[in-house]
Amino acid sequence: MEDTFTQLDQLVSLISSSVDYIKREFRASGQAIPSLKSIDEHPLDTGATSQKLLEALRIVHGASAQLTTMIAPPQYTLSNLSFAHYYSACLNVVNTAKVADHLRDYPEGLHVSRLAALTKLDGNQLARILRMLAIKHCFTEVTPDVFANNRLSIHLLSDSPVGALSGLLTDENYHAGASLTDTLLHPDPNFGNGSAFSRGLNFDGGGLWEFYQQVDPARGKRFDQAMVGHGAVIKFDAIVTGLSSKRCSSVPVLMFNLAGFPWRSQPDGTTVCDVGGGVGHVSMHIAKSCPQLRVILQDLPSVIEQAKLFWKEAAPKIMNEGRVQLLPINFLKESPITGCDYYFLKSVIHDWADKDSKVILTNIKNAMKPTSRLILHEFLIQHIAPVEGEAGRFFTRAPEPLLANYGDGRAFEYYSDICMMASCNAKERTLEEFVVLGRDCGLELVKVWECGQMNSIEFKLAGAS
Ligand SMILES: C[S@@+](CC[C@H](N)C(=O)[O-])C[C@H]1O[C@@H](n2cnc3c(N)ncnc32)[C@H](O)[C@@H]1O
Repeated sequence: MEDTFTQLDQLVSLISSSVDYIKREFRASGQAIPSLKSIDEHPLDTGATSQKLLEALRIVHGASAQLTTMIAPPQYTLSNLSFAHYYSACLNVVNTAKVADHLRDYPEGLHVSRLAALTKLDGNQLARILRMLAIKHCFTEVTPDVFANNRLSIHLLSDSPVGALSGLLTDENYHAGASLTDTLLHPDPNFGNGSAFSRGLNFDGGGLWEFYQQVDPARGKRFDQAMVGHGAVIKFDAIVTGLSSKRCSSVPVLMFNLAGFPWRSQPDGTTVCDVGGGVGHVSMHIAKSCPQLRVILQDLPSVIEQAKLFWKEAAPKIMNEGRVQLLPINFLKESPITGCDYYFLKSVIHDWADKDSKVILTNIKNAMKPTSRLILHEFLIQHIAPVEGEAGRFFTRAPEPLLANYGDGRAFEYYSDICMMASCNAKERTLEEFVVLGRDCGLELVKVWECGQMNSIEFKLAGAS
């Protein structure tokens, strides 16, 4: 009995000390913690998050969830967990009906009857959907039946990349998730690409990428925007800014470095090929931050067409200087441009099962020169149970009594893992899985660079110096 009382106190104390730290960071930013009713952006929303602030946020998330689960009756917690898909369902309704857009010009709120007329939804049903979301602080009910945008819902505007990400997750991915049980229990590898996505979308012509190209280019365009939103969620700033970290590892060969990848200190003329780079928002950020680099963006032809418009509008100077090349590729069938100094793949390998990943990585390996490096920018999945010994030294273990991987504090990575399972028959991987994948393709791990929530995993050709 004593033990669990102590655990509860430890969780409260972890929350308290982490919140103190978070308050100090907000004070240092010169602005207060925003009210949940606010629709204004706070500097800490977009600026790079220090590794220490990230750790404090993970602790507060993880400890709060663990604490409420400890003290609430399990049947209540489990039922709420089982209901959770209705948040996705409600978000899908408000995204599709563009509710946030309709509220844009009414900061003081709009009565649901007027909102219903604008969205062509039933007022009573819409009010209930908005109330459901408002208990999670997405939208606010200002006075009874009068709703307004707030800190979360403002990101659901239809021109917001994070809104596009929400659209993707609550639409295509939601349908894929609903078909996961059938797909796992009664697999049919001959329908589509055998994924829950093919089954959920009733698409027999392949997987996600074929669906966007053959059936629904509009959703494909939203996917490209959603990837920009994903960059905002994981703050891809961390890829180039370099975050300070308290992490320290004594592992001899596989060293963790203490900063983001050092793109800034690469020599003049260094070439970076962003393979499967989408419209190129990450490589554009790298190119803007590091004027000495030359960027080659490669993706499917239809995506490269989008990329041309994006770069022309957002980075005309880099286009005019000829510092970027936008080239189509099918990385399952061909190698990227040969002899680049770096091949950079963010959130690409997680879309593919091991068999296809090996085809992609081998195609890249065949393009590499002896001094080339491959950077896989991905999440690294950790076991929930503490990992002892050598392998365990790669990860920061959360303070007890938290789950060793921070539990809910790192939920995004585990959502993403199941999302990859459902939508692409694929997965987020552990470091060991990446090492084996690389080894099978003639690639050798050099280092793992910690870059906020994600990691840059650096490989070289096996045996190269
Ligand atoms: C998850 S997105 C990642 C995009 C970008 N790297 C990012 O992190 O924002 C995967 C990318 O792989 C591209 N892709 C999928 N299949 C491809 C193929 N066969 N050849 C080239 N690119 C492909 C998609 O078009 C998409 O842009």
